[in-house]
Amino acid sequence: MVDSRRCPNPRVVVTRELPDATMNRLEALFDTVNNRADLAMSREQLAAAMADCDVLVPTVVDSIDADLIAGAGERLKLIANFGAGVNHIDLKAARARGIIVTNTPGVLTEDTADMTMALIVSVPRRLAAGEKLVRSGEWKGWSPGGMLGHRIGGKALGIVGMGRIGQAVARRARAFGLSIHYHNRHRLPKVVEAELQAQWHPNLDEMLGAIDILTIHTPLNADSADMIDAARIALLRPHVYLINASRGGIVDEDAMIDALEAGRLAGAGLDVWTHEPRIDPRLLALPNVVMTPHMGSATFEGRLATGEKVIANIRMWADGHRPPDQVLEGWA
Ligand SMILES: NC(=O)C1=CN([C@@H]2O[C@H](COP(=O)(O)OP(=O)(O)OC[C@H]3O[C@@H](n4cnc5c(N)ncnc54)[C@H](O)[C@@H]3O)[C@@H](O)[C@H]2O)C=CC1
Ligand SMILES: O=C(O)C(=O)CO
Repeated sequence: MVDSRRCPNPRVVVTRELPDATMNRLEALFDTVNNRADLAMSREQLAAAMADCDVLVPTVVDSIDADLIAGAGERLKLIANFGAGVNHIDLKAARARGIIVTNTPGVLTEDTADMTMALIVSVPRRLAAGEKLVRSGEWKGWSPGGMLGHRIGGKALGIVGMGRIGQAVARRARAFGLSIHYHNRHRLPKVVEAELQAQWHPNLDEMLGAIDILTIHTPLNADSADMIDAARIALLRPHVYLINASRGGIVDEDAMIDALEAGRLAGAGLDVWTHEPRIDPRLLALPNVVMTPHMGSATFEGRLATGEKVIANIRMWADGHRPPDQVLEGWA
């Protein structure tokens, strides 16, 4: 019997240059059209691609909105995202059109947690300012009062979003001597809480008043957009550092900058931005902010593993099965 859900030789459009090994495997396995350019597709190019393929492989910078999905060809049945976050894809519109969306969770967890931990250490210890001083040639040598920052050991870390990356950050932070507080949609199992020695705060506002460093790890979704707004920033004590390696839109960037400028926040470590790649120029003038260009997951190893996940999802779907990383609306 022929399984009507199978798609033996899917036409796959990849929106942007991926690692060579991933591209080569995609080409060997499927009827693949690669945009071999390291530039995001224009909206027109995306619309044209979506008009005539079975599978679209976008990256996290392609905005796949409801209009594009509505205009997609009948044959488009799978959007196999190259990346964990899916806030750039309208999941509701995809479901309405019967299009499955998959992502690549897990393979980016440790790298992103490493980068987050680097920011957690760098901001209080003024790593960027120290590096700038050395490069300037102005450094006059060690002095008892030179380049003083704040110790992170013994401080309270508040993690918002205690999923894969949040938990991986907690593990690292324990090793640095931080105590762990978290707010998450769901409480973790007791055994995981015990392993991480993490204290759950069902009330985010209450947690914000009790921590020294705040780090954000929820996906960007309807509930988390601007979750850290001016009112919540006002709940943070002025010595608090804010770290964001999840998505810019979770923090009200203007409110955060106002607080940094006014000394109501001690500093920030930012890997993600509201309007990437545009950086608000006011941030560039602030010495207590460490900024990285959305590179939390940027390792060679991670990119290859991400490619493998994309391929596994397409293969499973093409064989008529539910792909392992199907994103369910309401979960992301
Ligand atoms: N900077 C970078 O390069 C990278 C950033 N990311 C970002 O990190 C995000 C998290 O990734 P994972 O940890 O793998 O996801 P995950 O799905 O394992 O964990 C997310 C957690 O957030 C919780 N959550 C969701 N919405 C919430 C809300 N409104 N309030 C409270 N908790 C909420 C969920 O219950 C879950 O426990 C991704 O969605 C992506 O946006 C991911 C990879 C790399
Ligand atoms: O995968 C993601 O969500 C990213 O932000 C880039 O790796």
